Amino acid sequence: MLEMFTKWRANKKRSDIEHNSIDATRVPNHVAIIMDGNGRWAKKRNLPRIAGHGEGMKVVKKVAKYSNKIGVKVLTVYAFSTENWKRPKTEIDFIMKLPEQFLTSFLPELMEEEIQVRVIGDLNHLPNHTRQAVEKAVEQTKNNKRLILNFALNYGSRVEILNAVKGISDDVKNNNIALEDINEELFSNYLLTKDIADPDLLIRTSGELRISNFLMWQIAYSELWFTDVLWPDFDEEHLAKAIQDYQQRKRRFGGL
Ligand SMILES: CC(C)Oc1ccc(CN(CCC(N)=O)C(=O)c2cnn(Cc3ccccc3)c2-c2ccc3sccc3c2)cc1
Repeated sequence: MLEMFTKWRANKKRSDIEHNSIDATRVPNHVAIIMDGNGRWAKKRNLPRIAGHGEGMKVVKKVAKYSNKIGVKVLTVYAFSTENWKRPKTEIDFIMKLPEQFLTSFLPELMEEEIQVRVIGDLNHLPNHTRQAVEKAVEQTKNNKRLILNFALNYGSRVEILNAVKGISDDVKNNNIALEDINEELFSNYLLTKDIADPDLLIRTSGELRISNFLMWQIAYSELWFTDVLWPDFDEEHLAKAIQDYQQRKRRFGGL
């Protein structure tokens, strides 16, 4: 019992220390995370892959609440998995049930924490029951003014950029805009992230050092932070460390 308490205390202290060494006045406005490693986490423990996804979902809640606590304005999360297309049907079915469980269980806290849920990407690929649960949560939280918890669903940057090109071409063809109007600001208004500022910090877990077609236009000037930690093991301390590193880098940015 005493040993457990000592461990709890050390953990609590560590996360406070980590938290305290974040400069509250220079917290990144928008943090984007490529959540990777659920499968490996489960495999390492001889658990079924869906156990990794279940754990991963709990980490989304933890990281969202901590981001809200320290004053991050937007947290965009992207579930990346190379097996996206190779997943067995049982896993796909499990994954598609996660959002409803997540939203039903998390909605009271989302309201209490004044967190707004948004999605970028195509909801139509989701089963009806999943899409309805998402639309309900987006509707119910739309007036919440603190953290925007933004889910990238079925998202791909190149498709997003191509759709922006098509939208702009259409508007030029229909004389809604002139060629000389096309600049970076106008272009970004045709992206799914149109009313969201670019990520200041992009985090990717599980040791992969790739962008994987995620927010490629938006991360042009973002700080990139990679960790070997598998998503289900990621916690507030890892996020605090990423933000401390971000703040160190920005300090140099201030100088020449
Ligand atoms: C508003 C929000 C709750 O609505 C959503 C509607 C549909 C999805 C499912 N989804 C999109 C479909 C696709 N495959 O693109 C994924 O991104 C996907 C693919 N694997 N995992 C497991 C995983 C879980 C946790 C971390 C990484 C991967 C997820 C995933 C991602 C985050 C969260 S949080 C609650 C459930 C869940 C599931 C997601 C959100």
